[in-house]
Amino acid sequence: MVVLSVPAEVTVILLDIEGTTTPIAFVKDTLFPYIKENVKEYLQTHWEEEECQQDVSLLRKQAEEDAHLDGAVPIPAASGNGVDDLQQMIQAVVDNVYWQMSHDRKTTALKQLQGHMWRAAFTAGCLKAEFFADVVPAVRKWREAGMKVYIYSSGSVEAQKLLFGHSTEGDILELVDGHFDTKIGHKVESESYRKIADSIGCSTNNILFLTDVTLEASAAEEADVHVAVVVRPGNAGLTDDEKTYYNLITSFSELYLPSA
Ligand SMILES: CSCCC(=O)C(=O)COP(=O)(O)O
Ligand SMILES: [Mg+2]
Repeated sequence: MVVLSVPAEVTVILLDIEGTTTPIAFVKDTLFPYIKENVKEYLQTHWEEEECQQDVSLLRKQAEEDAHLDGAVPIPAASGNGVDDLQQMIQAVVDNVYWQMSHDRKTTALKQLQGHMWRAAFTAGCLKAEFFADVVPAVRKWREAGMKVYIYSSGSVEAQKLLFGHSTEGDILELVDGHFDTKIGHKVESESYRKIADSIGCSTNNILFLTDVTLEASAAEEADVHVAVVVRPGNAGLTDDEKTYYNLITSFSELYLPSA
């Protein structure tokens, strides 16, 4: 087995979710189809609620920023002209969500609505999040060795907590010391990793970030964060240069902590 030694200065392990702790297939074949199948009905049922209106406002603002993009779907402001107007607006939101999802956009607006929609499904027991078999035993071991474990995913913090709180391994939320999402910044921007270190109260070089996406690894590394790229079944392939340049692991059990 390949073993990757964790540098002694590392006290925090920062984990991506999709493609790192959790199969991409679970996100693409279970979580995302749930949104597509239910978004229209969800909007019709919850439209009058404050939370839903906030989600729509955020999506409208995002649609304005996206107006220059090919195929972008605008969301008109409410004119208050009755049922037809409402149905047109709901359809515009649905079309916008479909368009964003077709490009796998990681906007805060889309991720916030998705998190709110998954809440009902997870709490009713209709959805259970999948984790790779090595994840929970390794995280327990790291914590026993004194490491802090944080999550940084494009999925909203609320969605992250749903996944960890309702998993096939049971409620494993207690294994996580804290959560970050795109509200702190995008995962491909190095400033996000500096802000995460500030928020945790450590230096960036005290953090080891595990992700499947090399653009994220590169941004983290630019901020002086240690990185390893996680290679899992179903993940996007890496170029030969990426395979040579990055530390690669195929299982969390390949990380060796001198203190453990
Ligand atoms: C944690 S919520 C479900 C996954 C999701 O919506 C997503 O965008 C995951 O992105 P990641 O940054 O974890 O690769
Ligand atoms: Mg990922």
